[in-house]
Amino acid sequence: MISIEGLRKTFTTKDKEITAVDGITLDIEEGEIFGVIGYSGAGKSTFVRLINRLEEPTSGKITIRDKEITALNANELRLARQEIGMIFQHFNLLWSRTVEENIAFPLEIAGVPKRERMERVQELIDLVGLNGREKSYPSQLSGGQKQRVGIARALANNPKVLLCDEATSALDPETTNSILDLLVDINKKLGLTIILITHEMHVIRKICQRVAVMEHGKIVEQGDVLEVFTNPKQPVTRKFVAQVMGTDKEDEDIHYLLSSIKEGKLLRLHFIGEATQESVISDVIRKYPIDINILQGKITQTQGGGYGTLFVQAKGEEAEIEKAVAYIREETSAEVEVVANDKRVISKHNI
Ligand SMILES: Nc1ncnc2c1ncn2[C@@H]1O[C@H](COP(=O)(O)OP(=O)(O)OP(=O)(O)O)[C@@H](O)[C@H]1O
Repeated sequence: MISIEGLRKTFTTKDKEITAVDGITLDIEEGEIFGVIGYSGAGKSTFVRLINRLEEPTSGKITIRDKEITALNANELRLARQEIGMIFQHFNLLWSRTVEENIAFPLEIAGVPKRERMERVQELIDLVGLNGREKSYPSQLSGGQKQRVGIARALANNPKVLLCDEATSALDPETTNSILDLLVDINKKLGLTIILITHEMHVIRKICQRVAVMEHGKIVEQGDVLEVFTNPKQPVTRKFVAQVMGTDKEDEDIHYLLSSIKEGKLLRLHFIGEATQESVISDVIRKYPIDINILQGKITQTQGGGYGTLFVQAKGEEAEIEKAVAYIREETSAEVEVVANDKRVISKHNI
């Protein structure tokens, strides 16, 4: 649906050249929520602004639904942009216009007649949940409400793509979640393709199906969010995963857990995808005469399913514990390893 080939952007300042986007090639599917994550300066904003040519690429090709955006003249680009909505970190609203006038603005520019415009504005107000605030000015709204206006305005001309430039970075966690829920809602209702850039892994975890990690203008890793969470390859990706899963001090934790249990075995259970939906622990204690004591763990949810690790103490006859481990290994989709001082298998990364 969106195809990006060899995209580059170099800024020339007085004393130097900066390559903000350095040869990005990427395909984004119709209807997906695709996240781009990176630290400040990685080139994310420049990248997303190149997609609708708010920044002109130095080189490379962008095609959206078979239309080569990079080959359009100014007039064609103006029309093509009606199919590409955009929302911003600081909302970019018109402060002297009311909520409904802000939302109507792109419709006015597109030459939509007044009656039709007002009907469409009302539909959009309903869609983003701003009923009762039609006559308010942006200064009278909370951050979350302002972003809802931004979203309604971006959707006014029925775009096929929505670009989100750090759209929740100025919001508190609760408001962030409500805006992310709204984005998922409009993605499902309207089949809209969403590309969002962020420096927060929580945002990626919550709503994206796929993610690309940017560093120094390049994509250094990409894949399904669950896959990237489970098996991050680059150091920068591991740091982002740690934002959600906590700092990876597992080695230290294991020493502590091992020294604290006086009997039984320490098991490390790893849940990926559907495994988080299974009743692994209760099945095991129902089937085998052992006790399971939960010691430590964290499970988190992504759009592709859950992911996480649980440390448990298994108490009982050694033979029964072995049978229980074999059962988990063979009959469930959770992974299990017996953690021991001498034969620890730590597959997880170190940061
Ligand atoms: N108009 C410009 N002129 C010169 N350099 C620029 C310009 N815009 C961006 N840059 C530089 O390009 C690099 C990438 O910036 P960009 O804003 O795309 O990164 P980012 O990942 O979005 O970071 P942030 O979240 O801090 O904005 C930075 O080194 C930045 O200073």
